[in-house]
Amino acid sequence: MSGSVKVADVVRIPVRPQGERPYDVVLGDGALGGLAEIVTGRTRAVLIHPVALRAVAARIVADLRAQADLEVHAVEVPDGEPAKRLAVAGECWDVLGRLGLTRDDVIIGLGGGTVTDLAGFVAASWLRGVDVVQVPTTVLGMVDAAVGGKTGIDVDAGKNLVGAFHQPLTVLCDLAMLATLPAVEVRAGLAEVVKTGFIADGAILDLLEDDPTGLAHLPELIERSIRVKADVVSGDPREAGRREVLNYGHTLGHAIEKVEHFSWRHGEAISVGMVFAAELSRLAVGLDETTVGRHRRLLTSIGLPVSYDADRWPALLDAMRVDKKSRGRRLRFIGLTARGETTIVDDPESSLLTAAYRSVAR
Ligand SMILES: NC(=O)c1ccc[n+]([C@@H]2O[C@H](COP(=O)([O-])OP(=O)(O)OC[C@H]3O[C@@H](n4cnc5c(N)ncnc54)[C@H](O)[C@@H]3O)[C@@H](O)[C@H]2O)c1
Ligand SMILES: O=C(O)C(=O)C[C@@H](O)[C@H](O)[C@H](O)COP(=O)(O)O
Ligand SMILES: [Zn+2]
Repeated sequence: MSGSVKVADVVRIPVRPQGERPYDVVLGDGALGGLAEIVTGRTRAVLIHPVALRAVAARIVADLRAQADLEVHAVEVPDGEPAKRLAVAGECWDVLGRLGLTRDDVIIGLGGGTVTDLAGFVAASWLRGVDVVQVPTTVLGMVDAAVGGKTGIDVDAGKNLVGAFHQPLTVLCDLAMLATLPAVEVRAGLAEVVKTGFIADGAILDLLEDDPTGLAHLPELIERSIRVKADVVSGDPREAGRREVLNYGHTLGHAIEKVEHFSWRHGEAISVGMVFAAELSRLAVGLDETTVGRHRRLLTSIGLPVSYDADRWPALLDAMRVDKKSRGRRLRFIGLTARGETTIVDDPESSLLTAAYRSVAR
């Protein structure tokens, strides 16, 4: 990156979370070129990154040291979901302690959703809150995880059960970062893009049906998805209501991740979860069969899973009880009455849940 920082060709998408500091998502080729200016004036920056991005992280550290005149330290964490463990957060806190990171220093999260969730949580908890700049490097991180301030880690009891709302200072989505992303990770990210299409922006579904690899329309798909997320989060930053729609497909999806000991990709798990949610919506709130079929067809054409083991239902049901949308003994799901029309399916009869699961079971 040294000597080759491009003049950014970017769009800025505003996030205006009610009652919290406003920020932008900067999206485009060269967006990362704005990082030095953002952190200039701080004394220390700590860059948290996964193993896979070691070389990129080293270039960013060198650039920041040269351009922004501050102490920069890198912390390498495991690739994938193992980054979101208490022990890894603890290692990050140890480093921050050794460096003496203060409230006017900054943490940078460079990586996929696992790293932006971890870095956000470390920033939210260190000194009860320091600034974090998110630099997502996966499709999923750009369209969803890095935007909106949901941060957290997994514990044995389940997915994302420990965390905090902590909005970033800014989010830099540099499309050039995606050049090295494996195809299987692009597909996993498209699951959240599909989610956004079903809950809000139908043009997304048309674009993906035109090219299920997502590649032909990737910048537009990413921008549209970010705009939906930015809008939802701006109106309900702490998930008091409407933000729950972003959890479409996640009640079963997170349960699959737990039952699989976090070995499935998040996007793959919520792909199955969305088909389940669509089937439950058909049974509970009258979603039409065509829209349910559209879920299966589109997700399959992208190369995402749409079924899961029949005999795991009791374990999944158990895991779903700790979902954050649950209230007391009531399970709550995000449902659809039509494409783009969301509703809450509150405490559905167990016969409906079983029937919906039967239609995704293999
Ligand atoms: N906070 C939120 O609002 C939110 C939203 C959606 C998902 N999430 C979380 O995001 C996580 C999933 O994120 P993900 O799908 O990005 O997975 P990930 O972070 O595990 O990244 C996928 C893999 O790609 C590697 N990688 C990342 N960028 C790369 C690049 N540019 N080139 C090559 N390899 C690269 C990573 O090291 C990892 O091995 C889950 O933990 C999920 O719960 C959070
Ligand atoms: O931003 C949100 O709100 C979401 O629910 C986005 C989801 O895609 C994401 O996976 C999120 O981490 C799930 O949050 P959780 O509260 O169900 O743990
Ligand atoms: Zn998700």
